[in-house]
Amino acid sequence: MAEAALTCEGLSASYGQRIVLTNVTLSVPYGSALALIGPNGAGKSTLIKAVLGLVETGGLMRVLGRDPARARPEVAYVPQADTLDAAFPATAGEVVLMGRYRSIGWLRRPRRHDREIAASALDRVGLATRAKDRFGTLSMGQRQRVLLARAIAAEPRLLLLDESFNGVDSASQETILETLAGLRAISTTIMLATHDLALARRACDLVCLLNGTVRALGTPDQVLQPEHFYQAMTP
Ligand SMILES: Nc1ncnc2c1ncn2[C@@H]1O[C@H](COP(=O)(O)OP(=O)(O)OP(=O)(O)O)[C@@H](O)[C@H]1O
Repeated sequence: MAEAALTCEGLSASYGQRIVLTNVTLSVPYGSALALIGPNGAGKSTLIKAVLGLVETGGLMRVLGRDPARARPEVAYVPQADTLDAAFPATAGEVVLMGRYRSIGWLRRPRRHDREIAASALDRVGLATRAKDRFGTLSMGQRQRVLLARAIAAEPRLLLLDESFNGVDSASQETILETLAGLRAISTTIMLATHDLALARRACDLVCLLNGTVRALGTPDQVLQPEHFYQAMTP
């Protein structure tokens, strides 16, 4: 059987002395979408950071069949739009083009091919006409779509999203959901952290209830049951 896109076995993650995740064991098959659900402080963002190689970890983690650091060029991350400075001096098109820098190299100029990929990514999130608008002048939902387009422009095999539906209007939410479905159709694997159970159900075929460790893992129908849910929410 082919190795999964993401495998954790007995994974722990910590910030210095502070251990946040222990004994996390899970597997996300290629082309699946996994929702990470759990209370505030459960370690959802930390697990995402672990996949990006940004926190200290113990145990085993394989990303796209490799160590997280070696898989990094094929992993893209969508941050929460409201954590970014709205005064960021770049247009929507320029932000999306940043998604190409890993393949362009920071010191080289983007080629026509890169500009075409960036333009197509912006089009996929329904913002082709807003390429020249300053990022900070867009609505929160539009900014979130631009950040998703930036990640798509990197042509990732694994896409990570941290609370990308927060503060997002319903039209943008629909666009994000449709874009994620389109990415899955081309076998992109997705892992997203969310507090929104209905969106998790729509966007994902797997759900992980996380609270310091994995409390439940399975399909949305299996996991989003009151008994699992209350158990996961209590310390
Ligand atoms: N840089 C850091 N240094 C020390 N502790 C941290 C750091 N980042 C997060 N933590 C702690 O790790 C724990 C898990 O945080 P994390 O952000 O992963 O949770 P989360 O499930 O994403 O929460 P939320 O839903 O509130 O975003 C929290 O107790 C948090 O205070």
